[in-house]
Amino acid sequence: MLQLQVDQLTKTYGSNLALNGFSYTFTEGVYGLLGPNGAGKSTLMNLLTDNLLPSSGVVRYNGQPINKLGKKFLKVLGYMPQQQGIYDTFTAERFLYYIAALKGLKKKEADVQIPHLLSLVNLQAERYKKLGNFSGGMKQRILIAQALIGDPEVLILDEPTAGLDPKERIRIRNLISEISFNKIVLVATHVVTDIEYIAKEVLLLKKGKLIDSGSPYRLSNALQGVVFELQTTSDQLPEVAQHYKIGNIAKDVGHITIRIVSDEKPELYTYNEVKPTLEDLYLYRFDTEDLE
Ligand SMILES: Nc1ncnc2c1ncn2[C@@H]1O[C@H](COP(=O)(O)OP(=O)(O)OP(=O)(O)O)[C@@H](O)[C@H]1O
Repeated sequence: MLQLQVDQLTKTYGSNLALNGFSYTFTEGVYGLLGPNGAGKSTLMNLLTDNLLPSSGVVRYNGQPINKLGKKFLKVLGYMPQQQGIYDTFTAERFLYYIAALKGLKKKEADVQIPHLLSLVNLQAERYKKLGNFSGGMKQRILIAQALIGDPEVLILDEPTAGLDPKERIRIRNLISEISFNKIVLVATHVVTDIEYIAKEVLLLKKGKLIDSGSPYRLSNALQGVVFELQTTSDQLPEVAQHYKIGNIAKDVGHITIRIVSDEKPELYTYNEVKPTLEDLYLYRFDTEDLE
């Protein structure tokens, strides 16, 4: 069994604790790393991919510290960074050959893997197109393909659905699920639906600290009794917003339904208790100013 063990990992920037004593053990499967902007997701990913040095703590892969494993660890690692510095003048195929060379693959190995990866991410017809002419979704897919070169055991994906429309999001989500067999896959996101259905475990990061973790089912179930739907009118919305953390608002003729999370029952309104979701948990655990 593969094992990535993170032990008391800490990173400070001056007095800013970007990551604060993070510990977790990852095995095969998809993990969702969830937190608002600035929570420390990218910092954790950069530490795991050896792009940053920790202030303290250690990461072990199958029992060996990754800084001792050095290149051996980088060989089993696939990393999809946030979209930036993509090579606009490269064609899709050339980009993959370039990354394969950087990863130290022999040309023959690349010749076998690249057509397979292009077809996996459904870009074979676009292989001679320049990345500069790619749509957001196509760019994300080519970035996933490059992360998969060399068949990595550990795959780290930073905001894989950033800037995509709902259809593309679903496509990327299914793709992640498809490729996760026999791998440790970490997906950082602030979009709950990206990982709700595909993650075996979800980790909640807040201000550099791991504040909760578990299966989506366990995490959302723990919220039983604090999620409600209120039947009210638009005029009462400001008042409700003052007292409660609001999720969905559904407007109908003459009334609205407001989904709230609250430790106390909203006795002043007509309400139903409803089944919690991971989205509710996100709302519950993060402050309103953390949310976009
Ligand atoms: N190079 C840096 N120098 C100083 N502070 C930094 C640096 N990189 C990150 N930080 C700070 O560390 C904290 C964590 O940032 P990080 O980028 O890891 O969060 P994040 O969860 O990935 O957010 P985002 O979703 O915006 O990428 C933030 O307070 C950020 O301002």
